[in-house]
Amino acid sequence: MPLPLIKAVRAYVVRGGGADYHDQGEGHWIDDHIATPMSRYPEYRQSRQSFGINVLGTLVVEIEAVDGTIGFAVTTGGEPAAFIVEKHLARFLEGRDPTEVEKIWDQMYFSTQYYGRKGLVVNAISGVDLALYDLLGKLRQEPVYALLGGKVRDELTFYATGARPDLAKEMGFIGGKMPLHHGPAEGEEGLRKNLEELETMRNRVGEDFWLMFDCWMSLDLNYATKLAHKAHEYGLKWIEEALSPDDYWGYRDLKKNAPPGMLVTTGEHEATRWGFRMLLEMECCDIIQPDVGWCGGVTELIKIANLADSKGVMMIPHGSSVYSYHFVITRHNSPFAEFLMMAPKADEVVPMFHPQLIGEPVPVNGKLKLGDAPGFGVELNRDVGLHRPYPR
Ligand SMILES: C[C@H](O)[C@H](O)[C@@H](O)[C@@H](O)C(=O)O
Ligand SMILES: [Mg+2]
Repeated sequence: MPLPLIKAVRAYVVRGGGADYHDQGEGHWIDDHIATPMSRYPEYRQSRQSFGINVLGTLVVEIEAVDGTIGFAVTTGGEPAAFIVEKHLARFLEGRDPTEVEKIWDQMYFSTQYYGRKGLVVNAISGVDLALYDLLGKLRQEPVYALLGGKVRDELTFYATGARPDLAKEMGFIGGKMPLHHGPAEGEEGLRKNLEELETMRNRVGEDFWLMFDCWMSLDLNYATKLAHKAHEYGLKWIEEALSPDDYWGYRDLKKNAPPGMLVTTGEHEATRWGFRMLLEMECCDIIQPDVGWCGGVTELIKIANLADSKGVMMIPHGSSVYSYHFVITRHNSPFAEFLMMAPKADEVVPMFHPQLIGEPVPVNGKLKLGDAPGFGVELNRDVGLHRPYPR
């Protein structure tokens, strides 16, 4: 029984949290003096919003079939991504069979390769691909994880990212990933403060709870190596995204020089099978962390995850709510998942993409059982102020 054809693709933008989860109000832990590549400029050190981390906003992609069924997804991209969806990508979907996921992806990628390949364009492609999987699930009345081969475990297990790993332990998470607050520009004093924060948290959580640093591309190889070795004394489990995503050579050397037993991780700002092939073949990291809303969507993450699996490397997606949950639960080399603590003080579990997804599930005691609702199992909150900047 053929599925109804795709009738229309629409792209909206939304401000305020949601998929562009850095777009938060004042006083949020996620914008409190976190080290970044811009930290070398003192004026941009206190707040990432000051240099524009939230400039894009959320992209919402809707794909409507001729029978009225609508699939949707949210990711980071805002107006420029909406332009790409409406003016460029929509032509490869409208009037087409929604089961042609591979051909549609191939046409979206190679038609934009001359100006895309990574970043915003692949975010837009990812948003379309995720919406297409949501539509397929709704048309077939199956959850996305069933389209991907089914669950390999009954429930998801999470570590938490946020400023309070001590509270994350109390909430039942298996670990806490802390934002690194001081980069190389703050010298030895900054390094000492980073280690003091780690020591404080280690004393609060005890010996066995995982503690990680998320360095958000802010370090150089020398600083990262020094930090790794000093942090090893406090049992740091992994050092994440220490270097520029383009510095494959630096990651290769960091992994070689890291203390035995410490994991080097990266990938949330990498894209496509080709980018992750580089990370894997150059042996840059122990865990790859693609964001399914930024790396190319489900269609590309299948290829990326299989590459990692073939090399015995874990694929633990960057926190992307239901879009990563439905993937992780189908993969043996994704034994746990990330949950980003979006409460301003990281002191309670709130939906990661709040307020955009109705029915968005959250971990309870650090674990989550996915339901069997069709698609990604969520509905779009249409009260969030959807704006379609490029109507056709
Ligand atoms: C906490 C980090 O600075 C980022 O904000 C976070 O989104 C990302 O790096 C992560 O791994 O969750
Ligand atoms: Mg990260």
